[in-house]
Amino acid sequence: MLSNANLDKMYMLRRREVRKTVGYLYGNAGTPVNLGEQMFVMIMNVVTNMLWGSSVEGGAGENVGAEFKQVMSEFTEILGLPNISDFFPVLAPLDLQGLCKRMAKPVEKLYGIIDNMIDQQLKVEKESENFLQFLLQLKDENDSKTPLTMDHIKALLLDMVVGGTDTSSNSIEFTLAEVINNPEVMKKALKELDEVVGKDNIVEESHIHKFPYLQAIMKESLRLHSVLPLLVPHSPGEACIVGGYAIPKGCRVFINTWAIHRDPSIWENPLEFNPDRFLNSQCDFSGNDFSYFPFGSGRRICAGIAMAERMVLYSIATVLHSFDWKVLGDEKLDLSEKFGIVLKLKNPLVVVPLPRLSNPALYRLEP
Ligand code: HEM
Repeated sequence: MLSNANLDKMYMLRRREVRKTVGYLYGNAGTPVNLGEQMFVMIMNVVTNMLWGSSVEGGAGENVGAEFKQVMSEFTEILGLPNISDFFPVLAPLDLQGLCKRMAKPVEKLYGIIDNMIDQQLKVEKESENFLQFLLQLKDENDSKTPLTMDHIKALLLDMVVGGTDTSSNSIEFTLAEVINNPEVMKKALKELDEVVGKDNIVEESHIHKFPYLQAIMKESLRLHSVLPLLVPHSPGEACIVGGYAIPKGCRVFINTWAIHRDPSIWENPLEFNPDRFLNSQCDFSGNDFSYFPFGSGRRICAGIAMAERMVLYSIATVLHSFDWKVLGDEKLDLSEKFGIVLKLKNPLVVVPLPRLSNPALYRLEP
């Protein structure tokens, strides 16, 4: 599902959601919008459409997206809290901090949505092509040594929704906030967009490989604001020694990329947002360089890098190209971070869109 060939086939789906968001922002031109929330709803609809062929908003519009964002925030916040049972597993049944009890509510809500989607898919024609249909077929064929159960399918879908949505939308939110706060960076980004796309045209995903400066912006944003600051917990299958430290088999290992990406012995002026450092640099997302690996490394590296690259670049390019952004009041945006398993902006990105393209028709869903 996440290969480049499949992503190419599903471009129209991403395009539709991006154009829908542009339409929404255009409809709210001149008034403050919660841009992070809009980015979340857009990514959420792309991911859920890919997984099971329909969006979460159904007929209810943005409220469902906002509610879903809230449930997912609660889920990832509890997931990232230190749990004493991880250090003393014998205490786990006592749930001393009440984390399992608290987690039950968001899990029930998320599984409720997934159950609903599975029920709908079981009723439709088997020929339709989405990830859920593929998993349901695999479950029915049942010819593997480790059969796929409905619980596996639900867990896999939840993993993809959580892994793909909050990460991508928070990356986009941090990136846009940094660019809006840095007029020099904004100027260079707009110059690139206007040269490649022009003001009487709209951004397409096929443009993104012609945006070296926007690519550098994305890399710099993921350096300064690692959205999974401790990656996901790892656990070695064998005892090993790393950098002189003994790591026992089965222990919980967190890799602090947030600190590595701000290490002054590696990065010059590490707290400065400076995309230029990535221009003409060999740094990429492959995870082979242990001074920069926002998508992790090795066998458990992010499965969605190709999709994340497309979605983040296509979204920031479209949002910056289509609108000028006015900050409320005279002050700069507050970019303080809220730490958790997923890193977020402490205060939501609320800004005012002002159309900058030559023709209002370019803001319609299908220009
Ligand atoms: C900017 C966006 C994203 C970032 C920064 C990101 C980052 C990461 C990181 C750091 C990991 C853990 C790697 C490790 O521990 O070594 C991960 C895992 C994962 N990501 Fe992403 N991700 C993003 C978007 C996506 C998208 C769009 C999808 C799919 C729709 C996705 C699916 C996954 C999956 C399935 C895993 C688990 C892989 C495994 O354990 O085998 N991610 N991601």
